[in-house]
Amino acid sequence: MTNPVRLITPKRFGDSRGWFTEVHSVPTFAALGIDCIFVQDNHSYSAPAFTLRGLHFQTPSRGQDKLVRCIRGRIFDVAVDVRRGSPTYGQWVGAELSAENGHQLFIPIGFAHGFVTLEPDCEVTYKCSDTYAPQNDGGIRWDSIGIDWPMPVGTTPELSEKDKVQPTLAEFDSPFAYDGRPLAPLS
Ligand SMILES: Cc1cn([C@H]2C[C@H](O)[C@@H](COP(=O)(O)OP(=O)(O)O[C@H]3O[C@@H](C)C(=O)[C@@H](O)[C@H]3O)O2)c(=O)[nH]c1=O
Repeated sequence: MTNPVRLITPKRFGDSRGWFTEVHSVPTFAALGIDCIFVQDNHSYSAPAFTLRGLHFQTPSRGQDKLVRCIRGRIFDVAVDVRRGSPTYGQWVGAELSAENGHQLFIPIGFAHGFVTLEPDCEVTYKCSDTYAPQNDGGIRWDSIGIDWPMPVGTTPELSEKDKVQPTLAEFDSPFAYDGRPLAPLS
């Protein structure tokens, strides 16, 4: 099955200078079952710790596969299954991505994406399989899914004005259809 949610850790080749890594290559990712062409690269900087961006997606026919990594600091990155009729609808998986661990999360079309920064001054880059289409912008409220965001009890995350008023999962009418891809725990 192509394009499952997947945690990927590309090999780092270390030497006396530091290390080298391929963060994306079409044949390597194809061997992992990821088959998409990326056409846009994004880069965001979040100043305060516990900045939360999400949960976001672009609606059909402008859905985006995303390959996310953190190049400064640490984030907790999440994918939520929002495919109508999916046996795992509304379920989520998440992983810590950091500049140090080099993990990347692949998030396919049909999943909402969000992250919270775990320290100040985090930078996140991600590749997308379609370009930005503001008319297809969609979102779900970060606290309506039951995601176990790793924040100290009582923390109110830093949110955009848009993300403060996203619909809850219960209010959400998903435009995505279930496509048979299972959502498995990350390994
Ligand atoms: C996403 C995006 C935003 N923008 C602009 C619109 C706006 O003025 C400004 C900030 O946009 P946002 O508030 O939507 O940025 P942000 O909240 O960081 O949105 C991102 O969140 C993560 C979780 C994702 O998965 C992304 O796909 C994207 O939705 O940047 C672009 O020009 N191109 C883009 O591709």
